[in-house]
Amino acid sequence: MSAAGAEALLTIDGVGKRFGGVAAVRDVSFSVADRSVVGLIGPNGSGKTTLLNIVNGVLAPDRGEIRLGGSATAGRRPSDLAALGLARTFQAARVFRTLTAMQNLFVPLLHQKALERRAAHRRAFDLLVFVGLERHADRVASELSGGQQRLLEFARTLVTRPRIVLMDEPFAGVHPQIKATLIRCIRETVSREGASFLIVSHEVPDLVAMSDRMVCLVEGAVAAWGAPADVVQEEKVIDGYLGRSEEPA
Ligand SMILES: Nc1ncnc2c1ncn2[C@@H]1O[C@H](COP(=O)(O)OP(=O)(O)OP(=O)(O)O)[C@@H](O)[C@H]1O
Repeated sequence: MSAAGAEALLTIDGVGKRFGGVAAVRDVSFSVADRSVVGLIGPNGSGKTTLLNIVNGVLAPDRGEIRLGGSATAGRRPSDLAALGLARTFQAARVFRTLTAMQNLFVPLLHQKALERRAAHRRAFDLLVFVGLERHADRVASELSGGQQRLLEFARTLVTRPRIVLMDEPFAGVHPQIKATLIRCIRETVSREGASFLIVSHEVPDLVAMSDRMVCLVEGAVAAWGAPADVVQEEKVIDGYLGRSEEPA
C-alpha cells in the first residue's frame, strides 16, 4: 500500500511538475478520504494551484499518479473528471454574470436530462436557500456582491452532486458573515451529501477548525501531512510558512 492510502476517494501519489527550471510540485503524496475535508496550505508559489490544476486535469503531471474513486485520472480531460464527480471553484468566482442567481442553477440543472423542469426548479431554489441567497433569486449575478457570487458559485458546483470539490482560496476577500455561511455549507455538504473537499486557503485558523486532515506544501514538496493541530506545529511548517511569534526575552 502506498503512503497515500488504499481506500481514499482521491489519491495523489508521487506527483511532480516542472515549469522549465522551476520544480513547482515535487513528489507530492497525500489522500482525501470519503466524506472529509482536507486543507491545503503553504506560502505563495509553493505549488498549491498547480496541484489543483493537475488534479483537475488542466495540467498533466510529469510524474506520479492520481486516482479518483480507484481509477487513474491520467489522460482524462476536466470534463471527463467532472463526469466522474470532480468539481472546482476558483480564486475569482465563476458565475454566469448576465443570468439571475436562480438561472445560474436552473440552466445547468436542465442539462441533466434526468430532471424534469419542475424538479429542476425546486432543486435550484433549494440550493439557493441552502447558501442563503433565496432573497436574491431574481437578481442578475453581476449585481451580487463578490461574497454572494462566491456562494452562488458554490451552489453551482453542487448542482451535479459532486463526490469531491476542489476550492481555491474560497475565503479570500470575503466578508466574515459570508465566510461563516460558506464554512457551514461545506460542512453540511460533507454530512448531508457525503461529498469531500480539498481546500486551498491562507486562512489557516479557519482551515484548522474545519479540516479533517491538512497538508502543507513548501517549495512544491509536502512539509507536513496529518491532523490539522499537528501540522501547524511542525517545525518545517513554522519555518517554511507560518513563522514564529515573538517570544518575550
Ligand atoms: N504556467 C506556469 N508557467 C511557469 N511557471 C509557473 C506556471 N504556473 C506556476 N508556475 C510557478 O510554479 C510555482 C508554483 O506556483 P503556484 O501558483 O502553483 O503556487 P501557489 O502555492 O498556488 O501560490 P499562491 O499561494 O500565490 O496562489 C511558482 O514558482 C510559479 O511561479
